[in-house]
Amino acid sequence: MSRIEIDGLTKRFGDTVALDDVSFEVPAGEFVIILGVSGSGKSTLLRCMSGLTTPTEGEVRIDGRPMTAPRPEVAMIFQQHNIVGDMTAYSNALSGGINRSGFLESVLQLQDKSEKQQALEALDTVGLLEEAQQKARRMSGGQQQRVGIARALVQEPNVLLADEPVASLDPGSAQDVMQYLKTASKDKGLSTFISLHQVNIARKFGERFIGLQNGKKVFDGYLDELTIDAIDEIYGDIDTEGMFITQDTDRTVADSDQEATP
Ligand SMILES: Nc1ncnc2c1ncn2[C@@H]1O[C@H](COP(=O)(O)OP(=O)(O)OP(=O)(O)O)[C@@H](O)[C@H]1O
Repeated sequence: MSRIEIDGLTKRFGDTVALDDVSFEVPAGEFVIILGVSGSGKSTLLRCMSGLTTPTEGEVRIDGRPMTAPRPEVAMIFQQHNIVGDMTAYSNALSGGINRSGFLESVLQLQDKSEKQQALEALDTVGLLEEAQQKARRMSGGQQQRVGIARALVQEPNVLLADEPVASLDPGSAQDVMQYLKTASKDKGLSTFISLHQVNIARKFGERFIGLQNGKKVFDGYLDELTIDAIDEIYGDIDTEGMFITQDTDRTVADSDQEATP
């Protein structure tokens, strides 16, 4: 588990201010959803947290250490899941340990038995043990994303970052992937940050929420504080009323003050 401090984070791309003086702190083990319209700065925030993007001002500290470059204890999952289609689910998962075992060992699968066991356990965590020998490209989008989660778990992170991991999935697969992410996160005590477009899914699975608008933090609170007004604040002019009740969630505005029950 890791404590995360975001301190005065600003990122400019030329004239574009992608993040504007964003600060917040997250104690170890929280499951945090980052909300905001397209272009509000969600990916940039996650990329700064992963060490992939250098902030213009401010810093990200994980367990007190500034993130100046990617570190093995911080794993990132992307929307396009970045797994290798010609490799099996097992080989993809095993490659998550490349930081420990080295590139050549990883390519030749010379990792020791415990690493191989870990890859199988990670596939089990995401419900894909029986598909371990299946080529990734033959799997559905949701299954491929779960392979991506397994690979991230094999990295043995303390912090898990996921940039719109369910954006390209149908609602059922999206909920499956979110459930596996939450279970893995809780089982392993990970501090987890997930950017999402779908407010309903966010409310169903999230504990804490950070809302961004034009690069500024406009919301920081827990589920009971994420009211329609708060959603309106984050999403501005977009009609957000329907985001609270749909077929794929049993939550409504009325139960927004209860604990998440994924
Ligand atoms: N590498 C880059 N070069 C130039 N501008 C960028 C770059 N990355 C992001 N931006 C700009 O920064 C702003 C924030 O982008 P970002 O991708 O962080 O938003 P987002 O909320 O993740 O959007 P989406 O939901 O569409 O992925 C946007 O105006 C975007 O065009």
